Amino acid sequence: MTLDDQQIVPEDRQDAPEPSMLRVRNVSKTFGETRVLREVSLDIAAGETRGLVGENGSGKSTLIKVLAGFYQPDPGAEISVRGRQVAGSLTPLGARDLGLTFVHQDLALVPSLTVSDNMTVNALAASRSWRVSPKAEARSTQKLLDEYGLGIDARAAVSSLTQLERAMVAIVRAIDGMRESAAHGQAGLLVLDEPTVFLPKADRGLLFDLARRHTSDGGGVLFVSHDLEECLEVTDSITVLRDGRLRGTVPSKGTDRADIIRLMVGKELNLSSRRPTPPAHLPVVRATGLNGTSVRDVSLELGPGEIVGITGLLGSGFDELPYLISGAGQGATGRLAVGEREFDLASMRPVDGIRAGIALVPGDRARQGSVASLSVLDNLSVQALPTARAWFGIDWRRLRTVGQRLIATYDVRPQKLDVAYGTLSGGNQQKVLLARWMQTNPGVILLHEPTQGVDIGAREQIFDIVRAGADAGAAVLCASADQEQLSLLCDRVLVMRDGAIVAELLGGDISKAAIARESLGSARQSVPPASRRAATS
Ligand SMILES: Nc1ncnc2c1ncn2[C@@H]1O[C@H](COP(=O)(O)OP(=O)(O)OP(=O)(O)O)[C@@H](O)[C@H]1O
Repeated sequence: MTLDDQQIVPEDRQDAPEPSMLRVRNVSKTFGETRVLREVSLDIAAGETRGLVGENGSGKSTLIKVLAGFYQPDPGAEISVRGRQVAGSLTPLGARDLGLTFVHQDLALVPSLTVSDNMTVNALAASRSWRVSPKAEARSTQKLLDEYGLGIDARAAVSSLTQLERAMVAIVRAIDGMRESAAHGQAGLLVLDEPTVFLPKADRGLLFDLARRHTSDGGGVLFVSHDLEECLEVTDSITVLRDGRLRGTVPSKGTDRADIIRLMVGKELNLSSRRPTPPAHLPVVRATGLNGTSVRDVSLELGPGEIVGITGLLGSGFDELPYLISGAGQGATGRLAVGEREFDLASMRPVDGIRAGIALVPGDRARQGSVASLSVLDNLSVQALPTARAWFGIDWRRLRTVGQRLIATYDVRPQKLDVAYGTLSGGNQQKVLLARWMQTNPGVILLHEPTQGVDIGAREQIFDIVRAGADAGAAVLCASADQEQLSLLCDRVLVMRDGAIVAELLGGDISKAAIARESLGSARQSVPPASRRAATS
């Protein structure tokens, strides 16, 4: 079914019942000379779960930061929560007092503190009392966790929890922060800013159960996501931003992914299908007896032109492999052959990997892949510096010319070399990282969650970049928990459990369902060290 234009409701013309949970009118935001939000107006009703989607850089995070009081909107904006209008400038504390609570991607938990300390830290900061009883706090936190049936120990350190448990703690903390107002029939708006992005899909349902309890208490939820299927599944309606403008709000029921994409991108988007499997050749990478923190005695081979996915549940070790093979794995052991070069992982350094033609694009791009405060040009040029030496020093003119070409080829938005890398949206940061590495024509490309937090159009562009690298002869290893991504991108998918490779899917056998089945499947024998595909070459 396609979306009838009449179903798209421009928010400022919407007849929202007054007072709505959240009422936003005419919110614009300008950074320097760039206007990134333009006259956004929207209403969210009590009891409603609203999705917020848009391409990378469309302004979602900026809107959320305005609501959180981190950014002041341009003059002329009006924001009210349950009929209470923000007087003057909204501040983070003011936002909380109004009933706006946020759970961001990083969850904002302190890993070294206990669950109970994390749960109460905000309340303590706001409290005027000087008396704190850790025991009493732990008891009430435990009661709360038990009420939600989470099975988490309030005295456990957050660092000992799984990613899912941490996300649940962050959401329960947010809901609990609004409890007092909820008791007076004034439950607030819970803003979920992609807190599910690091979680396997199977686990995410539990988080949405928590959010649903909040809406059934009369609260509202605003859910920011790039996962359109999930968004359609868990929301009542979806608001679409494009180029900082609100393009409309559609009911989730009766709308499909293609409708949303059309609103997001402004045109039809041809979604890719898998490319033909490349012919088998001698492997570029041969890893034997790899051991790391979770990985135990893993061996694998990667052929030239081959895109291999590696996946599994959290803790299975799949996400450690790119780092082990790049020489960046701590305490790693095993042997690695890259073309003619051989390495003992115990003594291999990342620089050895770079010299052997290995490119690692890490998952945590904020901390491992880049320097946020440096410019896009600086971040792009790190790998090219050795080749840009001239008799007078670094040839920055040449680097600028190359950089300009790269941001145009990789469609980095905005196409400006001098802006701080940290101000780019998530998907554009990822494109800069890929551009940086691809300019070195690597023989081996190691990727960890290459499209996390990336919109559907940019995802296609990143797939094309990776495919072009493979077509040029590189061996690609893509570690990801995103089963759809693996099924679209990979020629071969290896599935890990308990630190070992337990299954291999090839060509037409690769599907989301098959990957899920193998990831969850009961304990089975490891597949032989060298892959079937490489073994036949
Ligand atoms: N502090 C800032 N200074 C200058 N420009 C900024 C700043 N913050 C954001 N921008 C720009 O505003 C635009 C919107 O960015 P925003 O982060 O809101 O997009 P987004 O929709 O959240 O993207 P993503 O899905 O990638 O997270 C981008 O072009 C970004 O480069």
